[in-house]
Amino acid sequence: MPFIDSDQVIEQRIGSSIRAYFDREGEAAFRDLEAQVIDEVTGGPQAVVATGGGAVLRPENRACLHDRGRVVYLRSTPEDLFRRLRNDRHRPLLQVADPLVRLKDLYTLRHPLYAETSHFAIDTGRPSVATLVNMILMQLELAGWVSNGSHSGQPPAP
Ligand SMILES: Nc1ncnc2c1ncn2[C@@H]1O[C@H](COP(=O)(O)OP(=O)(O)O)[C@@H](O)[C@H]1O
Ligand SMILES: O=C(O)C1=C[C@@H](OP(=O)(O)O)[C@@H](O)[C@H](O)C1
Repeated sequence: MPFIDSDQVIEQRIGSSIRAYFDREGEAAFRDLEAQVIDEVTGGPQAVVATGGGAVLRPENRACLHDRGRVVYLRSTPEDLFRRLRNDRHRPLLQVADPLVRLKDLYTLRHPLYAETSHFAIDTGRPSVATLVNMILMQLELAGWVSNGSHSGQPPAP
């Protein structure tokens, strides 16, 4: 199944980085474009879609994601995100004097929106990425959304 990173689609469309676009056009213009792309990718052929973290802010985006797909909330604490992103220069909302405070504020605002939009949540704190992938696949299987054994991580049997 194809994988789509909706922020990459946006960057291809604007021909620059999202950070530069934020600086040039402002956040509202970015959110308009983001909504357009989320509508397109959730209305197109079946795919695994990764959105930007702010995709849940608009109610129409939440509806597209929830009603057209199966949404997994990869939950992280502000502290974990701070550890992972302390040297990041690409995320416009984190280019502030105190990114941890910003991350805490974003978490408070967005956690309920992620919970509302998602069909299930996975805590991403300790497990390895490979373990997280298996946990997600198990949840999808339990819900009957993928068939058992279709993802063993091994090549298909001859
Ligand atoms: N489960 C995880 N455990 C450890 N590091 C992680 C995990 N998930 C993401 N990261 C790291 O955090 C950073 C941001 O991850 P990324 O996938 O780019 O986030 P997003 O696309 O959601 O903004 C990357 O350096 C990535 O390697
Ligand atoms: O949280 C946000 O509002 C944003 C997160 C970014 O994506 P990531 O979640 O991949 O950082 C990107 O969409 C944009 O910078 C806005």
